[in-house]
Amino acid sequence: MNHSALIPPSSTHLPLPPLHSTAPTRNAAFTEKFSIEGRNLSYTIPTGQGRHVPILRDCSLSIPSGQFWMLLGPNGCGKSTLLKILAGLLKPTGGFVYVKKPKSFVFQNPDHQVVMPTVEADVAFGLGKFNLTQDEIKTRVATALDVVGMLEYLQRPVQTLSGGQKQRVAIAGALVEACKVLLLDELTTFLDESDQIGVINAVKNSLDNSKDVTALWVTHRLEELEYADGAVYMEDGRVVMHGFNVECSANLLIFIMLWWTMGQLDIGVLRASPFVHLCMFCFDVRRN
Ligand SMILES: Nc1ncnc2c1ncn2[C@@H]1O[C@H](COP(=O)(O)OP(=O)(O)OP(=O)(O)O)[C@@H](O)[C@H]1O
Repeated sequence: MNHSALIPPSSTHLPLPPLHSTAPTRNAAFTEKFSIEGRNLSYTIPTGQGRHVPILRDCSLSIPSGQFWMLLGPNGCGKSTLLKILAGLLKPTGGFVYVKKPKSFVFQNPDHQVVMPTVEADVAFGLGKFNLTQDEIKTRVATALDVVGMLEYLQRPVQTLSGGQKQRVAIAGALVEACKVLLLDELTTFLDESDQIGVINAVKNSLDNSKDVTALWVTHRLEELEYADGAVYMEDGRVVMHGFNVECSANLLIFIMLWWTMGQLDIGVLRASPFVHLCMFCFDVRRN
């Protein structure tokens, strides 16, 4: 699919000026080429008997600045855990992480994030900590809502919005603070198709509006891969595939052939589920 077809022609906005210092911190050991980097990340959970259960094992990923990437994999493989580590909500037990700031985590359930009575009040909520005039706040809120296609809902009570509209308001709440990295956790899992497309458009438009915004999108929906610039595929707490569309297709084909050959040699091991996952992933990537 042609991504530009998703963006309404009227969607040309001036990028919102930064509110935070974007100077690199001492943790910024990586290049500006990547807005999100993880190196050999591990995460374990203590069990009570002095033992630790591994949730993430040696995960590495690099997401180039200004791109829209997806994080895919079967249920329970560790996607949300990895995203929370990148967001700073969890501390890794090993490895290094760098994510450009300001960064924002958008939850699967927008009711955890969209809490003010009206759309305008909700998007403006985070601006309270900055020394801005009322006019500056109004302009920023209107611009952020326009980017996600929600400007006409400015005065709407939030409880009257659909799930997808609330997600878009949550994304506007991130953009209004000139956020540089969007970490999006399964936003479309419970949405119908029209809301799903609305949220994807909102993210795509956010990236097109400011070449400086990078997004990592966790999803179960393989059909959403067609909107992505690249993808990270996880299984069993590990990153098993990582790359741009073209790289992914070639690497995945080799990986699947090896996996299939191993399955033929080792009759006792059931490999059907991951095999099907990878085939679908490969098929979707190759369609680009
Ligand atoms: N606090 C915790 N205590 C025990 N186990 C946990 C904890 N947090 C996560 N896990 C386990 O870690 C694994 C990875 O969980 P995570 O939510 O990251 O997976 P996921 O890929 O996002 O899954 P899904 O796609 O179903 O949302 C799962 O097996 C989960 O049960």
